[in-house]
Amino acid sequence: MTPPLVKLKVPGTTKEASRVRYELSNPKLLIAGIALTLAAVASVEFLPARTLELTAPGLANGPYLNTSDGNQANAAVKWVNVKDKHLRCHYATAAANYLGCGLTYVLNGADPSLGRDLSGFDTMELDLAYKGPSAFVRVALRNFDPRFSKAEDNNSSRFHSINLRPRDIQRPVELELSELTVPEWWVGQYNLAREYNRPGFENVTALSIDLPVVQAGEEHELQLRRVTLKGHWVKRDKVYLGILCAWMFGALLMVLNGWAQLRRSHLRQQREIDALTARTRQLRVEQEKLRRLATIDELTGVLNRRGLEQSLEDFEDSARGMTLVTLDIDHFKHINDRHGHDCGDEVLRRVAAVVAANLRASDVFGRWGGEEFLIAGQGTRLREATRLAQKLCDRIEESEITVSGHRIAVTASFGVALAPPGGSTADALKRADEALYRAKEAGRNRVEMDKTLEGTPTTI
Ligand SMILES: Nc1nc2c(ncn2[C@@H]2O[C@H](COP(=O)(O)OP(=O)(O)OP(=O)(O)O)[C@@H](O)[C@H]2O)c(=O)[nH]1
Repeated sequence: MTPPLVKLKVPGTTKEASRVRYELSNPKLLIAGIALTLAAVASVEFLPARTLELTAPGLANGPYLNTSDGNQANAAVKWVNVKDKHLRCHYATAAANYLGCGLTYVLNGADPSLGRDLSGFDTMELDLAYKGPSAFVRVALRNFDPRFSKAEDNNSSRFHSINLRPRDIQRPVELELSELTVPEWWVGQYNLAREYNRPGFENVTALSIDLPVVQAGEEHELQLRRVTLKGHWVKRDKVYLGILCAWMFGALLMVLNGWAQLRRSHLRQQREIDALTARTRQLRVEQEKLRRLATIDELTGVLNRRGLEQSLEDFEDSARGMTLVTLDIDHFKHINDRHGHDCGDEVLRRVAAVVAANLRASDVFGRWGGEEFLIAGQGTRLREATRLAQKLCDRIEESEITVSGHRIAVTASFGVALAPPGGSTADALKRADEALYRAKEAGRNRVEMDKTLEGTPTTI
């Protein structure tokens, strides 16, 4: 039975393979990614800024006056208007070695070590007013760092400051928080490891606006109208890092997905190739079977007429010519009639087996039709051909063919002819047949040569 045809796909042209290629180079995905990236970058600009009014009630305690004489009742530093955060500073005498004045907001509550995290802000907008001879107004933030700051020592909270000239603050000014630096006097005072002296605003406990160096007799007026911190809800660098991570993650996903699809496609194609290979193998086996069926006689297992004709064609091409021996079982009809057709078949098989067993490997042997067989040998050695025919004649006669318990006497007649190189095989076959006919005529169970060879010594 012919096996069912399997549906075969040609590797490399399957839909899967083209889909993998499409997804790996899908421009829509790329365009969507770029659009999302641009949207994310733009959103950083358009997101509402984060602001913090540092002196807002409830957020900070104060303002408190800064004075060098430790006595706020002496009126050297006093409020012009506390609500407006407006102070006046006038030391009549040098009340201390160092004179300064200003105001402070305290950002921690009951716990002095707990300040406010201002690290998310980028800028500080200051609206100050100053009148007086001071060369600068100092803006400072203190940051409590538990690694070295002590609650009992306010000064141990790291100091960050910037000195602003009076003309710089004539109108509201916006500072980068990074402009505030840790001054040398603070670094020198605490003598800490270098990494502790870096600016940091994670835990800010106080804001002060002051005039750090004033002289006795001078008149100063300082007002803090507003101090606002500004920043972004999402830090720009974090957005960019997020975008980069998203792209890398997306690329990784695409690569993994593409790899998985390629692998699936590869496995599918491998299965298709395996099926194709198995099918090809199966077809070869079937082809061989068909070839055998086409050239082999089913009953005897030797070549059939078609197989013989093909072999004779090969011999015809040979420059050596060939010998032809025809063989016909004697009185085969009688065997059939007497013992039955099946018995006749068995006799055909046995005779074929006897002949095949006595041939050279180079000889070609087959059933020409009915009870007639043909043997072809390369070369035109007449002596060998007649000796072979005689030997086969004897072997068949000697063979004890017993079928279903009946011993059947079987003999055969032989005709021998030569087909010289370049000669006609059909003619040689005809002459072999004529010789066979004469063997039958002469009483059967014998070998006759082609008449044209009469007189030719069988020793050649
Ligand atoms: N059992 C069997 N018989 C076959 C087969 N092919 C041909 N025959 C029979 O072989 C017989 C050949 O008979 P004939 O041509 O008269 O020849 P014969 O009886 O051998 O007589 P001679 O050749 O003159 O000796 C016929 O009866 C065919 O039916 C076959 O494949 N099997």
